Amino acid sequence: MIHVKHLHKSFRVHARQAGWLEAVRSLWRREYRVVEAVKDISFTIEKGEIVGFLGPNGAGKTTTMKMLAGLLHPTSGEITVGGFVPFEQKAEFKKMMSLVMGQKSQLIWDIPPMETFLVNKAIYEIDDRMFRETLDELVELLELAPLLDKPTRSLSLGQRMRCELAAALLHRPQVLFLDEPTIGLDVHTQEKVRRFIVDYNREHETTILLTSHYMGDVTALCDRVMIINYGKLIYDGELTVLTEKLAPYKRLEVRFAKVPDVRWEDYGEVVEIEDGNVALRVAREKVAEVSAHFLQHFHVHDINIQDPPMEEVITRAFQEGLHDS
Ligand SMILES: Nc1ncnc2c1ncn2[C@@H]1O[C@H](COP(=O)(O)OP(=O)(O)OP(=O)(O)O)[C@@H](O)[C@H]1O
Repeated sequence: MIHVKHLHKSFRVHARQAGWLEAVRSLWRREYRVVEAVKDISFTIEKGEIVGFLGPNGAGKTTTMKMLAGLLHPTSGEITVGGFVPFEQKAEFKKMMSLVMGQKSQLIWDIPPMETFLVNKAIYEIDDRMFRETLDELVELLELAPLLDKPTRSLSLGQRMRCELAAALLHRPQVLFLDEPTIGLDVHTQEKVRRFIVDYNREHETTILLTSHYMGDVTALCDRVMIINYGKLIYDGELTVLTEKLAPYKRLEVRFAKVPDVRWEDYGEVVEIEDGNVALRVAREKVAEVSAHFLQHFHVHDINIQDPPMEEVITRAFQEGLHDS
């Protein structure tokens, strides 16, 4: 559905020197420098996939999304989305995709969301029946009924975000670009939006590319992630494989009736020993054996095995790089 080959994007930015003399001089002698926001990125996304697009601030995620959505012209490289070249901005292309940016609103501020929905109906030439059906579905899934006729400016961030999603989906796009769709939302609303995205994807086989700084979004929504750093793609693959690769251990927490007097280092790296609890970092392939040993030889009240937190894994990917992947 989405094909990207050797994509590059550079921005020419005005290089301003410090000091008033330099500021005056720059009025007639401007100097520029080039920022390479995206450097030689290639990937393919199949119909119906939900892919997480991760990277630290300024890595190039939004720039890539904007090129995919046709808002920015690539410096070089090829993009096709559903067979269209995005920056040609064909009407059929606009009808098959949607871009939702958590930081920017497409709802009209002074009127209720319902009015924006009607504007979109006209722009996308949605016929009455499809509009009604889609709206009913979205109102139910996103619990919008009480919000439709309130002025947008009076809505909370979470309420507005749910309406943004509805506005973006009314024309039933096959491809959805979600840039930080849960930014600033409380945990409960984040959960609601995530559930909605999963259900919607399942129901309609929508292809979704999503950026988020919340690992909860990524683990709940994406089997596959692409990681970008300094404009380069450093990982493209399954989230679980990334975890195994960068964190080849699990956290084993055991609550003993009485902490046994043993050399914990023989089992794994000690994270903490407190009261009756022992937390160890144990190599993945040894976790089953170590747990069985504890259960067999000591009086264990409780045992808990966890993957390392996703934040830790992703931070490692940014820091250490993944150049051999
Ligand atoms: N219009 C522009 N003009 C000049 N430089 C730009 C422009 N847009 C982005 N950049 C630069 O390109 C680089 C990538 O920015 P981009 O917004 O794509 O990053 P990002 O990964 O989306 O970051 P964040 O997580 O902070 O949103 C940054 O160095 C940014 O300053």
